[in-house]
Order: sequence, then C-alpha cells, then structure tokens
Amino acid sequence: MTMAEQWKKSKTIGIIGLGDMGLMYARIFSQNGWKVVCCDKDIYFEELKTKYQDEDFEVLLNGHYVSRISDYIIYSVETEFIDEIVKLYGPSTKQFAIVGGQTSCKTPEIKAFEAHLPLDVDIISVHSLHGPNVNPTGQPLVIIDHRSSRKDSLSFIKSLMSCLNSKIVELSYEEHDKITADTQAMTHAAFLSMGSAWSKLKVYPWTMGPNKWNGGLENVKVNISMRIYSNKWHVYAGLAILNPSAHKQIVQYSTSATELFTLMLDKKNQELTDRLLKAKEFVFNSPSSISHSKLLLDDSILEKFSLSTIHDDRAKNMAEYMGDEDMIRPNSHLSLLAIVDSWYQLGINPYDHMICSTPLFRIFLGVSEYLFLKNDLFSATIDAAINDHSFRRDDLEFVLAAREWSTIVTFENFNLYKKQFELVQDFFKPMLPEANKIGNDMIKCILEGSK
Ligand SMILES: NC(=O)C1=CN([C@@H]2O[C@H](COP(=O)(O)OP(=O)(O)OC[C@H]3O[C@@H](n4cnc5c(N)ncnc54)[C@H](OP(=O)(O)O)[C@@H]3O)[C@@H](O)[C@H]2O)C=CC1
Ligand SMILES: O=C(O)C(=O)Cc1ccc(O)cc1
Repeated sequence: MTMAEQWKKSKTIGIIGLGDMGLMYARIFSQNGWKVVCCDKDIYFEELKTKYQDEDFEVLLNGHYVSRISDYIIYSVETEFIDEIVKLYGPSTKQFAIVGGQTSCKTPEIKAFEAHLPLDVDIISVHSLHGPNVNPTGQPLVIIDHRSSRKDSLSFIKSLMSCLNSKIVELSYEEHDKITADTQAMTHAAFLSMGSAWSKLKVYPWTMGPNKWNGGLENVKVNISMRIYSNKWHVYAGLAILNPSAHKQIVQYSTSATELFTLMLDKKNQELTDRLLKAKEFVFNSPSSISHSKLLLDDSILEKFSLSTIHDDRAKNMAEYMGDEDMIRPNSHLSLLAIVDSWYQLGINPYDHMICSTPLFRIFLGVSEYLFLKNDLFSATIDAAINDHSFRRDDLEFVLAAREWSTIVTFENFNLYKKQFELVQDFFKPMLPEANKIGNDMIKCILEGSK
C-alpha cells in the first residue's frame, strides 16, 4: 500500500465552518475516499446534520468535537473572526495533528495559529484561489508550510489536496498576502465600485438599450460585478481590510480613477494620452511582460454573455433600423484605464502574479489588455473619455464609489463595509440568480479558452 493509500485509510480530515468553501472541500474530500468530519456553529448542528445526512461526510456538534479526532483541521470561517475561533477550539486540537485555514488573508490566520495552538501541532495552511462555484481543476491552490516538525506532514497535506486537481503554489504567508493584495484587492475594488455606481444611479446597466453598456467588455463588467455582489460581504471585507498590503492598492485605485477623471473633465487630451501610454508601455510592453503570453480575451467571445434580453445581433439590427450611426456608444472605460494606471503607479507587473491569480483577476487583466492593445479601441476610448459625455454621470458615480470603498477600507470599518455592500446587493437582488448563471457560463467559457 502506498503512503497516500495508508493516509486515506487512517487519517481523519476535520473542517470547521460549513459555509460555501467548507462544504466544497468536505464534498470533494469525502467523495474521493477521505474520512471527513465537519461542523459549523453549535446552533446549526441539528439543521446541518439533517441537511447533509446523505453526504459522505459527518456533521459534528462543534469545533471541539472536530478538533479532538482530526489529523488535519481546516478552519474555513470568516477572516475577521479567525482569532477568536482558533482561541476557542485550538486547545482541543488532537496531539500531533496539523492545522490550516482557508481564509483569504493569511497574516491574521497564522498569528492566530501561533498564538493559540499547542506546540506539538504543525501548521500548514491552504487557499483555493477561486470561489465555491468554480471547478478547482487547474486553478491555483496556495499551500503554506508554516511550521512542520514532522517530515511527512507536507506530503500528507499534498496527498489530500491532490484530489482537487488544482495547481499547487507553495508560498510563505507574507508572500501570499503581498500577491493577493496586488491581485484580488484591486480587482474587487473595481467591480464593487461599478456595482455601487449603478445602484446609486438606479440602473440595471443591461437594460439600457442597444447602445449603452452593450458588448463583450460591458458584459464582463456587469457579470463580474454581479458575481461579487452574489457572494458574502465578509469575503471581500476580510481580504481588503485585514491584509496589511491591500490598503495602499485600494487607495491607489481610487486615486487613479479620480485623477484620470479630472483629466477627462479638463479635456486634457494630451496629458491623459501620455499618462495612459506610459502605463500601457510599463504593463504590456516591458521586457518582463513581453515574456508572458498574453491572455487575448477577445470582445467577440464575450458578446454572448449578456444579461440583456436584447442580444447583440438584434441590438445591431435595431440600431441600424433606427438609423443610429454610432450604434454602440464608445465608453470611456474608466474602470479599466484606472486599473492599468494603478499597476503602473505601484510598479506592479500583473503578469508576474499569474501563477497565483484568481479567475476574476485574470479576466480583468484580459479585458484591460484587450482595451490597451487593440489600437483602434484604445484611441476611441480616449476620444470618448474627452469628448463624449454620455458616460459622464456614470463615471462621476464610479469615482465617488471608488473613493467611498477606499475610505471604508482605510478606516477598517467592517460595519460600514457590510452596510454599503448589502445596500448594493439588495438593489440587484432580483437579478442575481440569473446573473450568476450567465457569469458561471462566461467564466467557464473563458477558463476553457485560456487552457
Ligand atoms: N467564498 C469565496 O469565494 C472564497 C472564500 N474564501 C475564504 O474562505 C473562508 C470561508 O468563506 P465562505 O465559505 O465563502 O464563507 P461562509 O460564510 O459561507 O462560511 C463560513 C462559515 O463559518 C461559520 N462559522 C463562524 N463561526 C464559526 C464557529 N465558531 N464554528 C464553526 N463555524 C463557524 C459561519 O457561520 P455564520 O454564517 O453564522 O457566521 C459560516 O457558516 C473565508 O475566510 C473566505 O475569505 C477563500 C476562497 C474563496
Ligand atoms: O476570484 C475572485 O476574486 C473571487 O471573488 C472569488 C474569491 C474570493 C475570495 C478568495 O479568497 C478567493 C477567490
């Protein structure tokens, strides 16, 4: 019998926190032959026991029961509460077990483990860089071997994780937080701000008719923003507020959006063009970027993923029929210009982080790349930014929203984050199930195309 087979027979995997990610892990591990025990809060015990009675994993009363019998325990709980939860159950950890977490930000998680776990316990943490509705196959999975005193601890965790078929990336917790601040924090700031702006304007952008918010790039903005607002607020709050490296990136994003918008208002065409060309050169044409293959996310692939009931062919026909020469109005794409400007201002080469990126980050980079490298689109965008006022109100709300999010994160205000997030979420609530379906199809199509 191989070591992997022996571990499968002899080891118990414990999961504390049976929410979206905990459930995904519990299902995959148990369906692959591992013995899995899980829990959520004590108060949900009866409900969850009944709900999951036909699953291959077992639900226990609470984290004490899970901890005392498990050889590897994964805390899959809100980042904000990791310290108090590890403090509560950590002392019940089985002797010589291994403990890890799934939280999106590793500094508080590792600090909690160091503070509250017995010294005989090894610490090996994980982070699947995708949401619960994405197939883990081929997606990055970070493993952080922070403290292992036994030679086969890491091999055991890798053997367990191999059933996810993800791409394993080994990092320290500091490297993890630095990279995810560069990738996730700014990506989320952008899409959160788009959603906030639309909700302030009280528009569902996909209903605006054939010539506004129409086409592949707009579909990406809408679908990803809706996807983020379908998720739980604490996921985004935790990784933005608690990651020591993330604040600077989020503030830079709002500063870039403000400064670019000011150049547009002042009609400083040359200054805007020069600034964007410098950013373009740095992000897409520097020697290290050129060595990375481009994502080539084509507008035409994305056209069909619209929430609108008017599809693009019909939209074009209708615009022609109505004699609208311009058809789809060029957008200033402020949200995309601002992300590339932010990378440039912070000296971040986004391609360096590809091995450790989430699907949303890759898609955001892919559409930004498309905008900047397709010359006619790039110049039409700058022209629209200066001369076309049809997106001015949207851009103004977008800038205000970006600044609002950056202030909330800077002041580390979880309460305000929750309120602001849920206000927008409520506005879009009726559309979220449909948006999620289309978003999933879009992401699946893009990920399959990029393999
Ligand atoms: N969703 C995503 O896309 C991803 C999330 N992550 C990270 O994974 C972690 C879990 O996220 P996710 O599954 O989405 O969030 P969920 O809110 O769905 O799951 C967290 C669960 O932990 C429960 N919980 C809280 N306190 C305790 C406790 N004392 N004992 C047992 N369970 C407890 C929560 O209960 P209650 O709701 O009552 O508080 C909730 O059911 C987070 O840190 C997140 O940042 C990582 C990758 C992707
Ligand atoms: O892809 C994204 O950025 C998501 O929104 C899903 C997500 C959220 C939190 C994580 O820690 C990892 C992935």
